[in-house]
Amino acid sequence: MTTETAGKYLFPEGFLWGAATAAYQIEGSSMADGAGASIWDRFSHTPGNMKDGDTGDVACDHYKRWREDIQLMKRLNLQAYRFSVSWSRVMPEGRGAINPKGIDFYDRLVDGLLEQGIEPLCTLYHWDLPAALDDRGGWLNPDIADWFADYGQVLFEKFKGRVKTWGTINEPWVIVDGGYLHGALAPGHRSAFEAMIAGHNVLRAHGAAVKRFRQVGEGKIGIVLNIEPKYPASDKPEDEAARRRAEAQMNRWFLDPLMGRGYPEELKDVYGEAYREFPQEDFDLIAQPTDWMGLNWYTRAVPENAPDAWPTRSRPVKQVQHAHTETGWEVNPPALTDTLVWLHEQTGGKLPLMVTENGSAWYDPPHAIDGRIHDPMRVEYLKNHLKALHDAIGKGVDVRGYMAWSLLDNLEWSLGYSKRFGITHVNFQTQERTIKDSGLLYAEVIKTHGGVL
Ligand SMILES: N=[N+]=NCCCCNC(=O)[C@@H]1[C@H]2[C@H](O)[C@@H](O)[C@H](O)[C@@H](CO)[C@@H]12
Repeated sequence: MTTETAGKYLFPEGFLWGAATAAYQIEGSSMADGAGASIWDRFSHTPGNMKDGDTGDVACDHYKRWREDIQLMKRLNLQAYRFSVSWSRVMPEGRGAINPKGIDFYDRLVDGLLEQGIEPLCTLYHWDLPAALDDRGGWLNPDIADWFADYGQVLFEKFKGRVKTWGTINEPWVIVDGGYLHGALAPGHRSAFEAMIAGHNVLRAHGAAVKRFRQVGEGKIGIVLNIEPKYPASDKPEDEAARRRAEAQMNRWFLDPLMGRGYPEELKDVYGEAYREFPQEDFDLIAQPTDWMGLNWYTRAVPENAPDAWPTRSRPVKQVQHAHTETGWEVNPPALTDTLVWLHEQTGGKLPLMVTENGSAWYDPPHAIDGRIHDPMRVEYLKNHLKALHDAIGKGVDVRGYMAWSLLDNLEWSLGYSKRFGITHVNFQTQERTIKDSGLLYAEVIKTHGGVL
């Protein structure tokens, strides 16, 4: 904070401050106590898929250290904690029998959070599909909509009155683009034909879960989308056309059907013969009204026309004038403001939004030095993106909360432990947690409602 900005970035009363994680990225013990395997157990144990051969077998050992991690959340002044449930821990086969020890873990976690005055925000699905369902076709099998709604019902009923804010699915685009189009993520398929079908079933499953929630659940339910705004590399018509294709394939593919608009026109151009039409009843199910929408936001892209680039025929142009994180993502806080204004417009200005993930990977040492982890780049990223978020609220966008990605350094999917996003450092040799300077700042932001920015 500087004297001229003192109090300029105060956030609205009731704004919810938290941090986010995902089951496979932090829990470890993924096969313990009767749990079934997930596609990430299989994918991470398949040679060649993971940087340095890393797996989620131990991760942050959160399955055992959850009490310690709740104390960490208290020290960070968190008001909320966004976590995901491992479907195959709760239902080892993905359908049918419930694993009592699996659901008990989340029961204890939720009660532990509530005892500390931390609001649990629960994501039903954050990429770790039960392997047994993948054996039945997984997201390619239309039956998955009912399997997912049945799984959701187990949690809606178990946590009724304790979990009040539910997310159905985390980032349909990454599930499909990573898992079925490019194969970089589990289950590692590479087919535009499969991607269209999987994407449609992910959306149908979301709709089926929302419908079931209205029958048996209590509280509020929504979906979590990653949106990466696209700015044309030049004012040439072919670059604007490329921008539109990239925007359709990442930002509109799932948003438009959820908003009752069906798939964006440009998707036919992007997927060609792989593009599929689907029955109207599916789109009615998909567009079930929801209570809120989560935005996961990291960066923007500046696409140019690239006829050889599959499938969007667009390629992002690196903006060398801006800083880039360890994951190669450009740092551009004003683009977050733009995205929130755009999403507010795209959702008709009626759907409360929440930034459900925002953060950055920078190099941190493997262990603390003098009990500290100085992470100045992450401090700057956090400060400037919270200011950008505040700017969006000032423009009339209804944003209810911010969940920092991530509470802990964790398994960054196929990049393993090589990329650290945490506001808390994890020494993966000792499992020691050390709150980084960025976490210390965040605790102050929460305490002062942004006044310290
Ligand atoms: N190129 N490029 N563009 C940026 C596109 C970002 C797509 N990846 C995400 O949003 C994932 C989300 C995930 O929920 C979490 O589980 C991941 O750990 C974080 C960090 O990776 C983010």
